[in-house]
Amino acid sequence: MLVLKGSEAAARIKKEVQEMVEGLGGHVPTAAIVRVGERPDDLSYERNVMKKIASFGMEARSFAFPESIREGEFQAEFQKINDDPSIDGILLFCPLPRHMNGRTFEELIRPEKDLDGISPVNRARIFAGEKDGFAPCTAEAVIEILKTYQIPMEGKRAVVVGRSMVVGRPLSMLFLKENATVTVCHTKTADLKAVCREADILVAAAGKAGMISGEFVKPGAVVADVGINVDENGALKGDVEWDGLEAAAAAAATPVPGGVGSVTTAVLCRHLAEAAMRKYGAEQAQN
Ligand SMILES: NC(=O)C1=CN([C@@H]2O[C@H](COP(=O)(O)OP(=O)(O)OC[C@H]3O[C@@H](n4cnc5c(N)ncnc54)[C@H](OP(=O)(O)O)[C@@H]3O)[C@@H](O)[C@H]2O)C=CC1
Ligand SMILES: Nc1nc(=O)c2c([nH]1)NC[C@@H]1CN(c3ccc(C(=O)N[C@@H](CCC(=O)O)C(=O)O)cc3)C=[N+]21
Repeated sequence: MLVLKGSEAAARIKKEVQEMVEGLGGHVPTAAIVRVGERPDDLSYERNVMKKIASFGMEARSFAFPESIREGEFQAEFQKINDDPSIDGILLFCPLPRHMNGRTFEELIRPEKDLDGISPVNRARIFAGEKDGFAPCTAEAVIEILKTYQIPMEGKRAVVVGRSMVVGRPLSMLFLKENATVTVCHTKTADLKAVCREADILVAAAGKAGMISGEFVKPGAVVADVGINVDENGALKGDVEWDGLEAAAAAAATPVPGGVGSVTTAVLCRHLAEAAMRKYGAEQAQN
């Protein structure tokens, strides 16, 4: 079984990003990483993001706010970042604390700075299959890994387990854009195993460790594991039961860690470079 390593896709994206940055006439793309509270998940994701942006030769500025901050005060601070011309892109950690209305900030963030595709404008562009919208990085990372290994998607059955706004829904639209035939599963799907076994490409994005065992996989299928679960010993586990894949004669699969996650942060970097290019690249072209 072929292991679809995130590092290959990330390396290809890194080259693309460096070429884009070279065309910016010396401007260093700068991202604002905005976090409210100290959720451990967010802290580890933030570390991965900051490291990756720096390794791609760009700049990341962390804006951390206490969980207790009033919504109005945070909104004023967020607007400053949103309007700051030195900030090319923003990653806002969602969901925000319960006392805040997430939709307010989805509608506030400038679409051209919205690196993780949370704004309704970007969601509409992804829904319409337009290329200038920013999709949530994880959804795009799945497609990038499949493209890196030339996994055919056109005319293939893609089954996505999960329908969240961060992964399942946008990913279904991205598969559609690749002319795959898409099925989206969730907790109300009848006979989930049978539906998953129809997949040529099976994506696990349910957030349930080891939920997708070998019986969910048709021989020759390709499996992309988006899940990030921490087991009792603190080790990272995907949604896929890795050991069962060989017996199921899966053709290829992405590991956790070292698969989708490592490409998610690379895609975020590409969005940052694209945002900067749209702003400065255009100016460069005019000069
Ligand atoms: N690698 C990366 O970059 C990222 C990884 N992740 C990981 O991906 C996973 C999914 O994240 P996210 O989309 O935010 O999760 P959510 O919890 O928001 O969504 C989970 C989805 O899976 C569905 N689901 C859950 N259990 C089952 C089940 N037993 N059978 C069928 N469907 C099920 C839910 O269905 P329903 O809608 O009916 O409730 C829901 O649509 C998590 O492990 C998360 O850590 C997330 C973001 C980025
Ligand atoms: N709107 C939104 N967008 C997200 O993209 C999002 C989110 N919410 N909520 C939290 C999850 C988590 N997430 C990760 C991304 C990359 C790694 C990552 O780099 N993982 C590497 C390294 C793992 C390690 O060893 O630390 C790997 O899997 O190989 C981890 C976690 C994005 N998330």
